Amino acid sequence: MSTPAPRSRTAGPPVLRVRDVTVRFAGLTALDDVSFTVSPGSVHALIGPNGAGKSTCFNVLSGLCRPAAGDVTLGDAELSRLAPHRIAALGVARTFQNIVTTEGTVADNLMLGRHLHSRAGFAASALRLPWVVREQREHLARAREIAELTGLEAHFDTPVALLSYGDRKRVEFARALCLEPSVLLLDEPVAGMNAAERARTAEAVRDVRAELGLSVVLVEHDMGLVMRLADEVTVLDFGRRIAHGTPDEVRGDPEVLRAYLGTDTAQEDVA
Ligand SMILES: Nc1ncnc2c1ncn2[C@@H]1O[C@H](COP(=O)(O)OP(=O)(O)OP(=O)(O)O)[C@@H](O)[C@H]1O
Repeated sequence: MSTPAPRSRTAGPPVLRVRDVTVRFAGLTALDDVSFTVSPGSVHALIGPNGAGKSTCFNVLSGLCRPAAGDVTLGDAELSRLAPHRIAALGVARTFQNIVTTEGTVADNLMLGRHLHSRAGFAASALRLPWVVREQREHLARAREIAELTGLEAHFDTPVALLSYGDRKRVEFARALCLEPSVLLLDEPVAGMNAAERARTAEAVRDVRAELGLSVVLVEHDMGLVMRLADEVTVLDFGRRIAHGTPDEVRGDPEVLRAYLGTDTAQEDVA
């Protein structure tokens, strides 16, 4: 009846493979034969101009969108035909561009993230059976650890509505971590943040990766952050993969520079 232990740091997350994925919306091909591999424990950034297909790709990875062709696998598990809750149960958690958290305290929200690991049903919870009480205590302790890891410990009992924008976005991040994912999909984690909030979030992503050893797939328009955090970068443009490599390789790629500003003078935009 005990809370599942966090994944062993030595076990490492499984490889996430996206193979030849195509998504069409009526006449528009949003993703065109896209492939990339997220190495275990790496930060893999997915970048590209507006409309490149990044969100569509995240929607495929999290089960909100079914590809017309291709597949996504996590280790031996095929994800691309599964419902979102099954994908989450296999260890893929995601945050969204927009804040969805507005009610309850930080602790309440992180406890919501623990529900996948909870064995207690409604009746057992209502009866407050001893093992349920113990389980709840363990979940709360784990939620507190995750709050510490993401810099939210001082706000653990604070209503989310009273937090700054940056802290609320970090609650989304922490709640996703409460699922104990092996792969975390971060959709524009610093969008709308000021410089100090961006720096804190970047630090939190680094700490989480180092401490939990999970893989991170990052969609972000802040190129400075992408270049500092990512181990590998896949670049999309009009649904096609136009480049892939380390931040340094991608930064100097003429196709990438053209995609961003339409000229080779876009160096500082991608730098
Ligand atoms: N549900 C949908 N129905 C029709 N077209 C869609 C749908 N979702 C996305 N698209 C189109 O697919 C293309 C890729 O969109 P997507 O949102 O994946 O791009 P993006 O790279 O995430 O862009 P942004 O950086 O602006 O968020 C765009 O042309 C978009 O208009």
